Amino acid sequence: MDDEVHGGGTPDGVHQEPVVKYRKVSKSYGSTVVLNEIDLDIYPGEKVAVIGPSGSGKTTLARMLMTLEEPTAGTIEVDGELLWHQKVKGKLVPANEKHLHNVRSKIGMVFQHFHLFPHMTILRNVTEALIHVQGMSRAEATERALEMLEKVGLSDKVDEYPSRLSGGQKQRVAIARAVVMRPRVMLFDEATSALDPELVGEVLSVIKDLAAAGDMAMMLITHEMDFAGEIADRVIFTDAGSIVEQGTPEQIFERPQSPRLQAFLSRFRQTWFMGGVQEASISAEKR
Ligand SMILES: Nc1ncnc2c1ncn2[C@@H]1O[C@H](COP(=O)(O)OP(=O)(O)OP(=O)(O)O)[C@@H](O)[C@H]1O
Repeated sequence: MDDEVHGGGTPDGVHQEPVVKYRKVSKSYGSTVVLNEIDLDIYPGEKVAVIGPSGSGKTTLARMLMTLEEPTAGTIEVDGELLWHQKVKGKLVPANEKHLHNVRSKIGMVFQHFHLFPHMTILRNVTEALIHVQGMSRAEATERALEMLEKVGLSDKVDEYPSRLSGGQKQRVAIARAVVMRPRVMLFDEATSALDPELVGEVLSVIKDLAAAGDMAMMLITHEMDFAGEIADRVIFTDAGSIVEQGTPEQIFERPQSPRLQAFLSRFRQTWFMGGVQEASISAEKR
């Protein structure tokens, strides 16, 4: 982080241990440095939105927490446990599968594409991991899954197969499937980017409800600035592999400090405004 950073820290001022801790985390592909010595803490219940230009490293930051990419350097901890490493006789060694599996169970993930099991009903999509990963009885898993599917507004779809659902409904199943496991932290990686515009709202609204209800920490990679502003306790702006600035939504969107964030927001507002003008002229043409 550079000296432009402001904000961050424990949200309510009470001392708590972070549920997610990145320490000097770097990622390179060959000679290309994608992330550079990232330090980041996410506290229990905290909602952190990550924004930044395309290619700034947002997804890579999330994929390392999702255990899909290994950091080139640095450590990540979830709930006090190292993610990519484990300690053996006081020494840091690469984590074995069993250790990774244990830590992974603390992390829920929702991707741009839904990755549902096509041959299973919606209900079974949500119960499978409860039964086979958490060892729950089918009856108990079904009860918990039905409760969760009701929360995301899909009680009437439990016996359908994914192919019969809209993109927005599929994404709500994916959210239910992850949240039902009661993870310590939920990661949303551009959860609405693959959806038709008219379906984005229903998914964002489900995420907002979960955020308002839960003590679950959330990390949300998003291009939806309004959504980030509404949902996040803290917004992080990344650029060229670094956290350039972070703060409350008000600090980030209304009083951005660094020229890079100011330029990013002004580019974003221009595109948004142009989109609005185009939409207005299209509907005027239709009239
Ligand atoms: N497997 C890979 N091999 C080489 N380079 C990669 C790989 N994955 C990502 N990169 C590069 O890392 C950089 C950061 O990518 P990343 O997807 O994290 O950015 P992002 O901020 O999430 O972008 P977007 O908003 O477009 O999704 C990009 O320049 C990308 O080309």
